[in-house]
Amino acid sequence: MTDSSTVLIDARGLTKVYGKPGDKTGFTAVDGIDFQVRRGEAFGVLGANGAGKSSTMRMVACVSPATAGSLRILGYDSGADGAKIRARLGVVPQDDTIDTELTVRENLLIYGRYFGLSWKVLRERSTRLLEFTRLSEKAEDAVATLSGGMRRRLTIARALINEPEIVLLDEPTTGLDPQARHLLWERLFQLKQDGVTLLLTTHYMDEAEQLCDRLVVMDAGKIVAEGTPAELIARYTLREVLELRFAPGERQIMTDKCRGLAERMEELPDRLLLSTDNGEETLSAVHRQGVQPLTALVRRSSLEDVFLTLTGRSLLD
Ligand SMILES: Nc1ncnc2c1ncn2[C@@H]1O[C@H](COP(=O)(O)OP(=O)(O)OP(=O)(O)O)[C@@H](O)[C@H]1O
Repeated sequence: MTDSSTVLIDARGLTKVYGKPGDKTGFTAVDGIDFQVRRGEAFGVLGANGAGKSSTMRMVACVSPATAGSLRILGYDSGADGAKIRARLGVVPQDDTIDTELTVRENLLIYGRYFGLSWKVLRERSTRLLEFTRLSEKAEDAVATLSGGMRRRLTIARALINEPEIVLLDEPTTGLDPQARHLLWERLFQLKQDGVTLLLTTHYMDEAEQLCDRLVVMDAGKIVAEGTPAELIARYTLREVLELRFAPGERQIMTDKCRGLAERMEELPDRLLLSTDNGEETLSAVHRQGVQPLTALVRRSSLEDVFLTLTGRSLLD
């Protein structure tokens, strides 16, 4: 039986400084962060480009040493016991690193040999993992013939070859079309159902909202919020958002008229977002001011709004 109270990844004061040790010009990419990932959960790290997500993932993957702080994974110290930890991790890096000279199945077999698995075990596992990632029909094809989504699924199959307890995924769906993203996230959901612990970074708030049990928001190397998606939405947003778009020439005057109509207003390059507890009422107030938007949309507040509130930036921009 799995014990969901067991902490598998325990980061305290975790810091990454790039540059020579002691060099004052070093750049602090991860700035003393604390987080704990428990067995069986999907834990998300959200942040804009450069927030420090990949640097954090590389430390957890034990391929980049922490500059300071402590990082314990599966009960081991990441600095001293990197090899033991790596043997029990699956890693899906941001860029696909599969061998395009080999066939789909050969990629799994060769990678599995690094873990010292026998050919017999590898043949069984590769068949099962190709089924799991919906690649059975492509097993004997060259990797070069695969679509982007298929390659990403192969990278996931490869990461599972050693039956890892934790899988790290850095931006797993970036660059995929919506259908490929959907299939990939559905497979990740299944992985979680199977009891695998997931630590992932993403730009896609809708997916993070559905898949992640808990998440942290990173900004400039620090964690600025932590909680379940629902907790974060309740803590940092009002119930609804009214999104307004204007004709280019009217934007400034309309924005000025909208000021004060909602508790909070965010100006994005292409939209105005008014946070409110009642979007329809706010829209009526907008109309009473004589404001005529090109489009008006009332929606529930989301993680995207949490991110905007916390960092002043939209992840979509
Ligand atoms: N090897 C390196 N040497 C120097 N600076 C680095 C190195 N790797 C990353 N950085 C810097 O550290 C900061 C954090 O980078 P990191 O890749 O961790 O961010 P990120 O949140 O993963 O962003 P992205 O989504 O673009 O991958 C950035 O400013 C980046 O330029």
